Amino acid sequence: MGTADTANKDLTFSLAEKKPKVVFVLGGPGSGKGTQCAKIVQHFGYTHLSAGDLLRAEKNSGSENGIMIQNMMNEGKIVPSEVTIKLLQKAMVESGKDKFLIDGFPRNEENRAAFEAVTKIEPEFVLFFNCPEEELERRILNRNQGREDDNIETIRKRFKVFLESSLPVIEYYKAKGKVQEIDAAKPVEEVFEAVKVIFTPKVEESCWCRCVIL
Ligand SMILES: Nc1ncnc2c1ncn2[C@@H]1O[C@H](COP(=O)(O)OP(=O)(O)OP(=O)(O)O)[C@@H](O)[C@H]1O
Ligand SMILES: Nc1ccn([C@@H]2O[C@H](COP(=O)(O)O)[C@@H](O)[C@H]2O)c(=O)n1
Ligand SMILES: [Mg+2]
Repeated sequence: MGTADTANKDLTFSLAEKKPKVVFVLGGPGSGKGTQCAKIVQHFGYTHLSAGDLLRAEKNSGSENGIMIQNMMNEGKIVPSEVTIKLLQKAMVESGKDKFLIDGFPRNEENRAAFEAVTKIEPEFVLFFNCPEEELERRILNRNQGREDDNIETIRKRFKVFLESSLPVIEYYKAKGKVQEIDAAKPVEEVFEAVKVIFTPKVEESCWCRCVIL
């Protein structure tokens, strides 16, 4: 067996041992996934892993997959799962943490099925930031973070991929009762109010009743 295979097995084994909690954070490009994840990290102690950020870092590291990742991103296409899952596994293990927001993943059925098969991790739930396309386009064109894919031609391609490949994944999790949908067209703080409700631990009903009676 090659050393790369052994390293992947080690990653998978380390993760399986930890049984981490995972929340998938999905939504169209520019829906505010990164913005809201930063706030969730501050308030609820999760570790944020953005699949897009990990792929950008891998591309910039001069790795053998760099050119392929760059080409896929410029076309708004989804990088093969094998590459993205390895980056996610490595980041999870190296963080030493056990509660993760995985932002922008799974982006298609291949991502979803491969992650489940390799890691055996089932998400606690899926946070879906729903926002109309005109607003998404406005936000991305104003983002100014120097992202090469934030140009109108690539943005349109990313929207198409979202509708054709990513929405079916959200539907898959909806059918399993795992989707927490949020109106992401509102201002940042209003969106976060809705997010907080989802992450704030619920007080057991029986406990609440006892407290009221006492
Ligand atoms: N609720 C909001 N109202 C207005 N602007 C917002 C809101 N949330 C985020 N933004 C802004 O919109 C832009 C996109 O937000 P962000 O980068 O968080 O989106 P994203 O979902 O991570 O996008 P991508 O999928 O392209 O990485 C940023 O400039 C951000 O400041
Ligand atoms: N699971 C994923 C996530 C992202 N990509 C590629 O990265 C681009 C940017 O992603 P953001 O979440 O930062 O917007 C995206 O358009 C894809 O090209 C991917 O391949 N797989
Ligand atoms: Mg983002």
